[in-house]
Amino acid sequence: MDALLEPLSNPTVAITVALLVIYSIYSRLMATTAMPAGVPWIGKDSSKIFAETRATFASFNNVREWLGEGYEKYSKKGKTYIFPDFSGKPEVIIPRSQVQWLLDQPDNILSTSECHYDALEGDYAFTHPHLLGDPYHEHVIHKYLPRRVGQMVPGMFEEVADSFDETWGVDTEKWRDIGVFDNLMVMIPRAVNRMLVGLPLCRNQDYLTNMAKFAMDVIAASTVFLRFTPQFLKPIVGRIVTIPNHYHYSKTAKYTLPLIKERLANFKRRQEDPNFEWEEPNDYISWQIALASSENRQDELTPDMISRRLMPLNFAAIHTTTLTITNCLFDIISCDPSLGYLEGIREEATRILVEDGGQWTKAGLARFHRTDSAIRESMRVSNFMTRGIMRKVMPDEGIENKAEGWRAPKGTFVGLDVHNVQHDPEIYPDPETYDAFRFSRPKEEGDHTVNGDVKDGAEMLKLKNTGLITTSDTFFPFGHGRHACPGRFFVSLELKMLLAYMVMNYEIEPLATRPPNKWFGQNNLPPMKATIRVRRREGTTKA
Ligand code: HEM
Repeated sequence: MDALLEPLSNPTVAITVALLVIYSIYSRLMATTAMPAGVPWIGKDSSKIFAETRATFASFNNVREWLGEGYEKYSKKGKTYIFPDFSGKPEVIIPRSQVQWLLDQPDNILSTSECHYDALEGDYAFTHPHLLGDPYHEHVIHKYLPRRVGQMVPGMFEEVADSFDETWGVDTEKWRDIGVFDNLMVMIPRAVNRMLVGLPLCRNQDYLTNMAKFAMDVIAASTVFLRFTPQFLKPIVGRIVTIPNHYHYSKTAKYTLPLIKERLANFKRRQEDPNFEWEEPNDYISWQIALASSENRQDELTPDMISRRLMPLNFAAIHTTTLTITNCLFDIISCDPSLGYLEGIREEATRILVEDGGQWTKAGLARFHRTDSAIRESMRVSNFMTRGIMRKVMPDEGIENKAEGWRAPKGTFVGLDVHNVQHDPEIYPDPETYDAFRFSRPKEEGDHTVNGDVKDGAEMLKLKNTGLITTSDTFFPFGHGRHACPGRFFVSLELKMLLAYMVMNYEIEPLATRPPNKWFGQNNLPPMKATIRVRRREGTTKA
């Protein structure tokens, strides 16, 4: 620390740093952002000096209250308002009635990727601006993951089962304390990387640890360091604060580069020699090579670029999934045991596995209605992202919303308060209660046959639309529209197996009260340090 501060003993350096700090504070205080004229703000008292800056800072601790106020005052009445986000970039919050208008806009008018680029400091945080500037990895995932995920089920199950056996144990006598979030941060990256890089790398702890550290580096760079750095200083500060990002990337590249080089060589050899016998692994690396080759994207066929693409994918996949399933576990085990949620999931899993001869398959998992509902309901009630379907306005002239008569300038962020939509009693009766089988109950009541032989097609479609992977204008944890998360097809299978394996193989001590979530800035985070007590069920271990 002393070494870091030593340069400040030089008066020239000290004065320069002091001037920069003063300038940063001054520019922050005087900040005003071009916003649609005539659209009301929440939390801003225009009669006060530095009104926008005060609202921006105050928003950090008032997100829940202000979103609630905005929802009642404006969103519910079909009106747009402006939310002064702590990032210093106020957001235009549209009502639910304008969601279709937003989704109908092409990407060159309202852009998802530009929004991610700004919010995640794409110039610096991912080691190369090209990664988020041209998100080819998203294109690959959209094209391949939904079609290929079914074949991955046995591999995913292997990762889930092994992770449980290793970390929750196989001792049927002793109870064990499990720190839920930390434990899931071990299980989830392993399953995700089975899909991205396959065996054996998905089990390499050094690789996984550096991947997780990289994700934390991105969060630190984008939400702390660069968020408050004036634009003109970013080229310097951006390079300095992302040194850990480059370091952790290089630690992962030590493993991924040789693997990718070998894979590229095998693809080439197969192309040149039709007799070359080689079973192409079904993972992201193969998908990118296959797609980039067919689209002649030579820039996406270098080992370096493929290896770097794994970073934003791990970033998109690991924390989102871990936060989701952490919430879900606490939601389920904090419910009154007499509601029978754990038993209900256990009965469903056991029954379907027997029907399917003990095989875990995509078709079988599609019949796990209760498990599916338990996860979806948790994503509804304990959503960690409070705003969603955020887009950036691209045209120089801004974008006009004719229905409401406002124009948002270029660069504005436009999105929806998903938290209050998902907690609206007119949409979800008793919205604050975690009702695990909220979505499966109607399916089971309307369909008494085990194999789903339902007569009324329209009714069935309505019921199907309440499955975990279905986004809608009342369920946004995976976004909605053409940029809805393509990873959800993987997540739904992975998390259903995880929950099912857990309840089939472990006893879990119920919690009398749900350890509370914490609103931190714009996120609603699950308890990170809370623990549960578990014990292996009798008769579930191999002799
Ligand atoms: C529970 C876990 C996850 C949640 C809650 C989640 C949520 C989201 C959300 C909200 C979006 C933005 C949609 C929008 O802007 O409208 C998104 C985009 C995306 N997610 Fe996920 N995600 C999860 C897991 C994953 C996984 C496992 C992957 C796999 C690699 C993944 C890959 C992506 C990609 C590539 C995009 C960008 C799609 C696009 O812009 O076209 N996600 N995700």
